[in-house]
Amino acid sequence: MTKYVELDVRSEIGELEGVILHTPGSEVENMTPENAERALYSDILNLAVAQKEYKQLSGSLGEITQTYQVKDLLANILKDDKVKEIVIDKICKIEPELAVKGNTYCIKDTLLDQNAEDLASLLIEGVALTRDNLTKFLSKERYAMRPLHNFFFTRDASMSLGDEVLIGKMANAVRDRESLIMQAIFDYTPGFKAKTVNPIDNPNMDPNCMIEGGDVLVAREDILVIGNGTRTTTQGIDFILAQLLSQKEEKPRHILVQELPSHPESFIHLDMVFTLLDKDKCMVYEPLIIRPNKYQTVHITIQAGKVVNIKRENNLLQALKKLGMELKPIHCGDTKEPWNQEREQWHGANFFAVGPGKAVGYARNIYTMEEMNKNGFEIIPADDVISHKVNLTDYEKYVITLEGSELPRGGGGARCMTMPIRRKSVNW
Ligand SMILES: NC(=O)NCCC[C@H](N)C(=O)O
Repeated sequence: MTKYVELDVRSEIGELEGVILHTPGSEVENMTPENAERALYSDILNLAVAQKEYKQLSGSLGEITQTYQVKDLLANILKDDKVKEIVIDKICKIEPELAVKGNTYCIKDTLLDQNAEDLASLLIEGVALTRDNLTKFLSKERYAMRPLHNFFFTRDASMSLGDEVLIGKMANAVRDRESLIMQAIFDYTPGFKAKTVNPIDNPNMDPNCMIEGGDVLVAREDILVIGNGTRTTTQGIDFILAQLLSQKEEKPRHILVQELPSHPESFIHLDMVFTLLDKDKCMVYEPLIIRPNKYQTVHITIQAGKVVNIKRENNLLQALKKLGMELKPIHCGDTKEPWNQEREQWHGANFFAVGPGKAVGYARNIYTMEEMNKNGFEIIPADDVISHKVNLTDYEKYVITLEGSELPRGGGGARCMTMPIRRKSVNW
């Protein structure tokens, strides 16, 4: 770690100054059709292809900003034996079978014996079950500690809100260790300055509290837009609300809540249907975000430690407009054909902004890309950025395109795969 980084994210679009990534490793293909669903996958990735595609993301972001890899950050903090013990103890709290002596899955001592690099790999890639007794021999489980199949979606397990990091309270236990690792990274990396807030540290946490980063968008310093669906519950949003209230800010702040369908799985997070692209532009899946439908939009206004207003709004864009954010919607899958809109919605609305009017997304969504282009975004393949065939500073507006054929099978796009830790302030 060469630089001291103060975390600071007050928008979705400010010029990016640091982002945490995780290159997918063996954890993404170590599953079978029988347990893929338990791993939150609808298909099994081909790792070699996924890594090739991922290089387009990490390589192009590397041309733009400082990138950090989860595994390096984790290995770095685990070099301190005290931190190593704390992290392993915490993991054993959420995965108790790892620490119960005599238990089939007890591997705590094995974990403690590892050096920092190996331990970081095991905590992410999992620990295979050693079949040295009958129970283990006959066990249907392959792992004593399961791999973190979804960790390359670094967006979800922690989220930067201003100079704090909110730790995700994951909807599925299979992702809990991700949250724990991200908290440890922010708490113990000497070069990071950030306060972490973790719902599970609050003894009064509602048992139904769930929050995932794919649902939490920092629209402006004073506006959070939060999806309420299968991954982020109303109790989770109330936890965020309580955090904001406790800050007792004199200036009004706003939470706009957008209800999401509970199925199909293409709607798991708000960032699958709505992302911010520029000071005055956003990407929308029109049927949910604009067209009248049964999914409610609620506006909560907070001031001086109190909820001063809570009301329904017609839709998200109207609610944002009332707050002075007038956004032109760019339509995912274009405006004509519902079939194209539905298909491209799955991973096509999930853009990651690296600056105002500068974004990253999947090339495969051709109708969406055409809409981006019509709205002034130059379409630039990631390989051209990495090979320096193009100079990004020549373009005022662009979208860097990734060849996503394997990566989307994990269930997400560019925003899902990135956890920004610092952005320049936006000149609104
Ligand atoms: N922000 C996102 O939409 N993340 C995608 C997460 C996909 C992952 N397979 C999951 O189901 O959690």
